[in-house]
Amino acid sequence: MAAWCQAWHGRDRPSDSAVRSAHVSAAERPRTSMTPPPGAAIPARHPDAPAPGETLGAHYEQCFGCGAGQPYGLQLEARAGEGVTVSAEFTVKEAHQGAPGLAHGGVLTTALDETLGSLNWLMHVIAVTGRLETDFVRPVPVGTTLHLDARATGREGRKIYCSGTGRIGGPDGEVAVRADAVFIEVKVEHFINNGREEEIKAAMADPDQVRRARAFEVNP
Ligand SMILES: CCCCCCCC(=O)SCCNC(=O)CCNC(=O)[C@H](O)C(C)(C)COP(=O)(O)OP(=O)(O)OC[C@H]1O[C@@H](n2cnc3c(N)ncnc32)[C@H](O)[C@@H]1OP(=O)(O)O
Repeated sequence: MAAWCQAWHGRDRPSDSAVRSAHVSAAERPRTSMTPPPGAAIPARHPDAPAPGETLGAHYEQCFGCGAGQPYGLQLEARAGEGVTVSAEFTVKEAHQGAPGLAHGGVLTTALDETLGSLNWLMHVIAVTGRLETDFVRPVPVGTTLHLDARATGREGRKIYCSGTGRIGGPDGEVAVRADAVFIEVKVEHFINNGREEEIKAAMADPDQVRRARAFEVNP
């Protein structure tokens, strides 16, 4: 049985009070800077990472960012670049509007979050978004394809620093959005202990070992 499967069977769900006290101490802490500190490690591509140009595919069918099982989702398509970089495309649909005819800012942030999160796959690290800061530079009309690029800029302890941009009018077009993020490395127990039982069981019941592992962002 794979380690992440054993973790599910022997899981120990945090009590509500444990979750509450963790939130209080985290809220009291100064916010993490978006810039890698001096001495941060240069992010390294894992030897088994997908080759540059290779599409990454959806990591989970029901993911709002990349899954085909979400009709109103972004269905973003990402591919590996050189080093720890990723590029992606997302076309803004009617369901993604905020103001009439324009993409909702939260949807654009989701596109950046998904693209930046894909970098972790190239390093073979399981991580979740800790902090994500978006600049909205230009409005993005419905029907526009957003061309996204992301790169990991540093690692320190469990923190992974990364930055990304979304351009309109082509891969070299104007920057419409940009973001910096800090992802935090976690164990697979993060999903098992905090996720809803229904979806975890369904994902684990998938007969495809690679899909099962990728749903939890664990490299098989
Ligand atoms: C292909 C895949 C694409 C996926 C794209 C989508 C990704 C997502 O949207 S993930 C979902 C959104 N994110 C979440 O739900 C995360 C919710 N937050 C949590 O679960 C926890 O706060 C978690 C796991 C991030 C950190 O908790 P915990 O493990 O207790 O961390 P903790 O030990 O306190 O801190 C570890 C380090 O991280 C830093 N850190 C912790 N939380 C944060 C945060 N929110 N922001 C920045 N830094 C943080 C701490 O400062 C500490 O740094 P240092 O080592 O320098 O002291």
